[in-house]
Amino acid sequence: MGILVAVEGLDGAGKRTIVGRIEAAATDRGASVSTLAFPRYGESITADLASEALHGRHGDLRESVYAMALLFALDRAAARRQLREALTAHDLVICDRYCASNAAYSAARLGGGADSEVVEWVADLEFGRFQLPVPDHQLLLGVPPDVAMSRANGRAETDADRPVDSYERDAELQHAVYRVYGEFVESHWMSSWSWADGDDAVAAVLAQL
Ligand SMILES: Nc1ncnc2c1ncn2[C@@H]1O[C@H](COP(=O)(O)OP(=O)(O)O)[C@@H](O)[C@H]1O
Ligand SMILES: Cc1cn([C@H]2C[C@H](O)[C@@H](COP(=O)(O)OP(=O)(O)O)O2)c(=O)[nH]c1=O
Repeated sequence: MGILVAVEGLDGAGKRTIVGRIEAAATDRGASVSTLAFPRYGESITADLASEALHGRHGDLRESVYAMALLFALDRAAARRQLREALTAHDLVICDRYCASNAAYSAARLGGGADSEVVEWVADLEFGRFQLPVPDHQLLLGVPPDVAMSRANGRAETDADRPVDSYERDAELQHAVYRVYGEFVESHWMSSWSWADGDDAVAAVLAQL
């Protein structure tokens, strides 16, 4: 059975980039690695609906914190078998965003912290009802909101497939999400966490192997 590592952070923090670096470094060490990115756009109808809502479609769907979180959670529920098979076949499975994203963004949108009711709701729903595996380790890419937002904007200019959505445009939300993530690290929400960036982030995950 492999270990499950979730990479978390703000929009534009560099999660996709660091997941690629961790995968390369772990493979170099002889580990077999599988990666998965949530939301699974293009593969999951619920993920696509969430994305479309974040880009202004589907009426007032986006206004509901719980409805948005449910869509993201249903995307992961549908990937449960794929996740379990990956954990059976590989030494390391890395998720680019996982359940902590849902908990952090939902709590932040509701103006709360790591001890919010919605955080418990997400954990009960995803780890309880949907029986998703709890990550062995979670990595917070410690890139602050201003830097992450400018990277997300830069990427949107060069990558037509990733235009900024309504969460990414919302500086107040990004600051609030960063605060909740910090509380998750402090309180070891669901499992161990490391808060790192760049080479330190790669090393933090390799240390789990
Ligand atoms: N360490 C870094 N320093 C500077 N730019 C970076 C770094 N990591 C990623 N980027 C750039 O920032 C943007 C966002 O990175 P990405 O990995 O797509 O973030 P995320 O998956 O967290 O949204 C991309 O244009 C990427 O090339
Ligand atoms: C996976 C996930 C993402 N989100 C949020 C974080 C992001 O602001 C937004 C879109 O995810 P994101 O990873 O930014 O997708 P992309 O960069 O490919 O557009 O959804 C949740 O609120 N809950 C979740 O479970």
